[in-house]
Amino acid sequence: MFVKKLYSLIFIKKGNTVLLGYKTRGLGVGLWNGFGGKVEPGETLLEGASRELKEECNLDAKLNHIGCVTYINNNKNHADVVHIFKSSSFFGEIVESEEMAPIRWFRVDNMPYEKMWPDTSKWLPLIHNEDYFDVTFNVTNEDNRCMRLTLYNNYDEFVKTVTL
Ligand SMILES: Nc1[nH]c(=O)nc2c1ncn2[C@H]1C[C@H](O)[C@@H](COP(=O)(O)OP(=O)(O)OP(=O)(O)O)O1
Repeated sequence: MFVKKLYSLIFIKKGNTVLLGYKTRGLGVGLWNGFGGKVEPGETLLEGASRELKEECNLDAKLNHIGCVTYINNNKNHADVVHIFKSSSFFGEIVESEEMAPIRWFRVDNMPYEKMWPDTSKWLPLIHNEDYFDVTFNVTNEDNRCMRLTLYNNYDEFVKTVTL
């Protein structure tokens, strides 16, 4: 059986900066990333994303679902599916959490790609466009090969495809 594990990943934008946290534990420990985590049973993607954002940096935000990054591992019959959200409309005070500290604004032209997941630089720039994106990596042989990148200019088409 092929198992899919769903995650959310949220990027908060302000002017020409993006908010990132330094992951202190678990998957991606020691790397900078947006906020997010596993979507829990009974939660929608948006509910999961909003919950993780609040838990990890204390912000509430109007989130836009703009991308989907899939990591396929054929050896394990497994795929991690990471749904990407962005927002420029957020509320509250940023508070570091046990899982994300420190939290910092990074300039768009100075993202810490060398201290992020190796695949991130291939798709993160797309969050600054108006298109929606669907990227698939084959991680079966640990080489993170990008198999496919599809851009959509229509939200309904994008969301239908990535939530199948
Ligand atoms: N290759 C990759 N590139 C990337 O940029 N982000 C990735 C990634 N693989 C996973 N992620 C993201 C998805 C998600 O936001 C985060 C991992 O989430 P976690 O495992 O920390 O989930 P939880 O916060 O639910 O964990 P716990 O609370 O520790 O159970 O890392």
